[in-house]
Amino acid sequence: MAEAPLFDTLTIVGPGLIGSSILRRARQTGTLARHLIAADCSPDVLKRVAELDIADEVTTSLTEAAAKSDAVILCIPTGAIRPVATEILPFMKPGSILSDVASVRSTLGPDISALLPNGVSYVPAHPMAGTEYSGPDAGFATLFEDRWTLLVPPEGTAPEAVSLMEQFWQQCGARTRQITDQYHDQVCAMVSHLPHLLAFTICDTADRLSADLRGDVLEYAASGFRDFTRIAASDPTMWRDIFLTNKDVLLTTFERFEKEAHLMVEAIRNGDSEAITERIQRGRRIRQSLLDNRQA
Ligand SMILES: NC(=O)c1ccc[n+]([C@@H]2O[C@H](COP(=O)([O-])OP(=O)(O)OC[C@H]3O[C@@H](n4cnc5c(N)ncnc54)[C@H](O)[C@@H]3O)[C@@H](O)[C@H]2O)c1
Ligand SMILES: O=C(O)C(=O)C[C@]1(C(=O)O)C=C[C@@H](O)C=C1
Repeated sequence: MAEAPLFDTLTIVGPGLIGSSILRRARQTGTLARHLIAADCSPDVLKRVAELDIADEVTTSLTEAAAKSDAVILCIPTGAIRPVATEILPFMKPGSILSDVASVRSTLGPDISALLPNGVSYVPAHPMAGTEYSGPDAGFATLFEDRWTLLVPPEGTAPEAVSLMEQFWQQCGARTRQITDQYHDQVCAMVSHLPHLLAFTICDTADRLSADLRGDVLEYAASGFRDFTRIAASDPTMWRDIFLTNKDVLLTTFERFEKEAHLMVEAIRNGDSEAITERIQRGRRIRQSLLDNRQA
């Protein structure tokens, strides 16, 4: 006999790239939840979710969806997590779980813990997977396959709730690990936020060149520049929120980067072949370690 799904009713608030990928996975496996609700502030998004047939029910009423659910996952921009959690938590059932996939933790853990009604657990989890695209058409069921999902439950969270969410993400195909909020934000500043800051800035620099030079740069862009444009095509609201929410850690990480960039520039200025080569070799080693770990 097939095992019962992990949850009876699951609501995804924000069925965009990440939310619709969870819904697709849930539809495909049947092991995540029996009944799938997609809730969003945009009727157009919900119309598309219904056309794609990736949820059993769609609604603009987040509170009604929350009241019926055993788990609610907020897949909305980082800046919207706190206000939406504040709105729906009073309606959630005892024994249910609130989660989110926000890219920055900052003070979300303690802030949301302070709002939890009796018997409701908060188990946020951040999948380290994505693309530059947004919206319900962008999702796909294998998005999380073999990627890390970082669980960041606040201290004192019921272990059964953490274990359920861990199983949930593993059934989405992800590798899982539990880390603290602060460490999460430090790691993500380096592996995700700084690279996006650089990609936006490289494209911005090219865009501000004189018209002729800009035209030719874009015309002749080979894979180096092209790879940066993929990242730079990401959603402005999502990235504005990430930069502002992880401001202090990102600025510290950027200062580190500035120092290293300055050392490379100095090596170039001084014709220091050895220093230049040594720095390039580090890059190759990092790429190889990602390939070895099946993360590239
Ligand atoms: N895109 C990625 O690569 C990626 C990866 C991991 C985590 N994340 C995080 O996941 C979250 C969602 O990102 P995405 O790329 O799936 O976004 P998306 O733009 O594809 O989808 C977000 C959805 O949230 C809805 N929404 C926005 N504000 C809302 C509100 N107040 N109430 C109800 N619905 C609301 C939007 O209408 C949209 O349908 C973000 O917090 C992001 O930082 C993104
Ligand atoms: O692959 C991409 O395009 C992404 O931007 C995914 C990415 C990342 O930077 O790695 C973006 C934000 C997330 O919070 C996690 C993953």
